[in-house]
Amino acid sequence: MPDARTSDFTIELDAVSYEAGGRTVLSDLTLRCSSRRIGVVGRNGSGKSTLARLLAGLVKPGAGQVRLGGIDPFQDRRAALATVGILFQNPEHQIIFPRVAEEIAFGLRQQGMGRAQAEARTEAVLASFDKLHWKDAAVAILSQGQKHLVCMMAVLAMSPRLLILDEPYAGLDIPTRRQLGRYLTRAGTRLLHISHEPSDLADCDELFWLDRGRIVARGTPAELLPDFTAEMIRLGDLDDIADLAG
Ligand SMILES: Nc1ncnc2c1ncn2[C@@H]1O[C@H](COP(=O)(O)OP(=O)(O)OP(=O)(O)O)[C@@H](O)[C@H]1O
Repeated sequence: MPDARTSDFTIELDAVSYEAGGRTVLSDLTLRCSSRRIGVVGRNGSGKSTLARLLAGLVKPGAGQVRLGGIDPFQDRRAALATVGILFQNPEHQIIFPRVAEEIAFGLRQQGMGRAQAEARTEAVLASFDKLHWKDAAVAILSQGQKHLVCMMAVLAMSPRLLILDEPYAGLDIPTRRQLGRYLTRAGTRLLHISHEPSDLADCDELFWLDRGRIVARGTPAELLPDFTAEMIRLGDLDDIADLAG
């Protein structure tokens, strides 16, 4: 049976461009995609995080239009809070509050939930992850993997229709990655996973390859990942690290 939170949901980009620091970071991106597990692959600096921030409505496109499930995530912030969540590579960039429960309740309060209801929902989410005992824990003493889990619980508590993963597994060990991956699978949320690591994206239904701010290919992991990997190895064999500064 289709999940009511995720069915009939389309990501639409129409001629989206973005400039920063005097250079074009994303250039004329146009796509429509309704797949449940979408991957965006690209090398360092190709514009992946910028695309994630545009989709999450955290930045405004310089030109063109972004729509998620029919809403403009930058213009309609209230609708965006119910529509899209994002997990960043570094949980320190996400966590604001010193205690776990405060962090989870914050997003719910932002969504307009009353204090008592937000507290009850926070406890329910912690319990569903078997982490009710973390309620008053200080975030600062948690490990990196545990901080990632706090972010994940905080985002999933808000029941977004789309969850964007901006390389959240970088720097985590294999057991922690697998455990967080299992939590996400269990949550059943529609995902857009951004990574430069092909193995992160092998389970996606559909992939987009971003290169220098443009989509250069679209297809299944089986269609794209061998070519992507071969191209990354080819580039790695060239002395083009100066490209990182360009
Ligand atoms: N606000 C900004 N000001 C100046 N340059 C920016 C800004 N935002 C992004 N850029 C530049 O745009 C390019 C793409 O950045 P982005 O972080 O989106 O790439 P990425 O594919 O996520 O890279 P990585 O995999 O290394 O995280 C980079 O060269 C970056 O320096």
